[in-house]
Amino acid sequence: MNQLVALKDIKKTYGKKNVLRDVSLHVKEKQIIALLGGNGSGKSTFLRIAAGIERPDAGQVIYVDKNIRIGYVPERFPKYLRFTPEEYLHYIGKINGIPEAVLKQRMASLLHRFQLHTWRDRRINTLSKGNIQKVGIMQAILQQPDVLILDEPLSGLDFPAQQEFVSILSELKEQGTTTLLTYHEASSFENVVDHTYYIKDGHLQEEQASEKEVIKQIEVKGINVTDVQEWKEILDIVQREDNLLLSVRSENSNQILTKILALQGSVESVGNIDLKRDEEQ
Ligand SMILES: Nc1ncnc2c1ncn2[C@@H]1O[C@H](COP(=O)(O)OP(=O)(O)OP(=O)(O)O)[C@@H](O)[C@H]1O
Repeated sequence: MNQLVALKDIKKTYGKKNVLRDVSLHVKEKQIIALLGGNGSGKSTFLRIAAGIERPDAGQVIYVDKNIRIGYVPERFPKYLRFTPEEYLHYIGKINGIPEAVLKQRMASLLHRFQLHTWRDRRINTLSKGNIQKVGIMQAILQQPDVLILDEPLSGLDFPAQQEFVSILSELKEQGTTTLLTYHEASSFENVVDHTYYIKDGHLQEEQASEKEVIKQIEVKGINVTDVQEWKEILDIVQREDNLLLSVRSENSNQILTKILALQGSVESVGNIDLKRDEEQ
């Protein structure tokens, strides 16, 4: 597998805070890499440096090919754009030199897959947070980048959009894209991530397969305890107001999601039973 980007001995300090002390990462093609860590641990900083938007104080970011295409979705995509999604994507596509026919076809496909086609001619500054986030994701993947860098891309997306996005990431990977992303809530990404790294105290450490989380918590609306209590895959059921929290092993979660949808239940969230550490002091 070819290497795309090498980040070597990266250091970054803001004021007196050593955010990244000595971080190295070799990014190869066709990978989905998760970068996790507590609030303020330096994930966004690392992603901005990897995307070439911010300079490290020391260390090197080496792209093997100068023409490498990088797609970047910031944690907060600008919400005051007066373009419509269609105008904005068209503009981004043109800047990136995508031929008109290909651009039109890709825009139509993305708008449809993200269920944004009905909003395509509304101004972005009038859209909801989740729909603005979708535009942010679409502008980054429109050009089928070699490296896609996503800072908490799921924030604000409803469950179907999250699922669609995970499928799109897997397709992009097949076509050669490497994705570097961060997320907090346990997520739909976990089944497709190839490598997970944690940032802690300014250092990066790879998670070993044996440390991986195995228990998922699915929050469901619209079904009763009696509907699910006989399902042998369910480890625990908790009623939270009108919703049920179902704990299942990760490997059974897709099966359970399918059963819930068959009962016309609505999946509010899927998360790990988790251990979030806070780094901000
Ligand atoms: N431009 C900046 N100027 C000053 N301090 C900054 C700047 N950017 C980040 N920081 C500080 O660096 C630290 C790391 O921030 P960063 O946003 O990279 O963390 P994060 O892991 O992405 O956090 P979160 O999960 O909350 O988004 C924080 O203490 C933050 O306040």
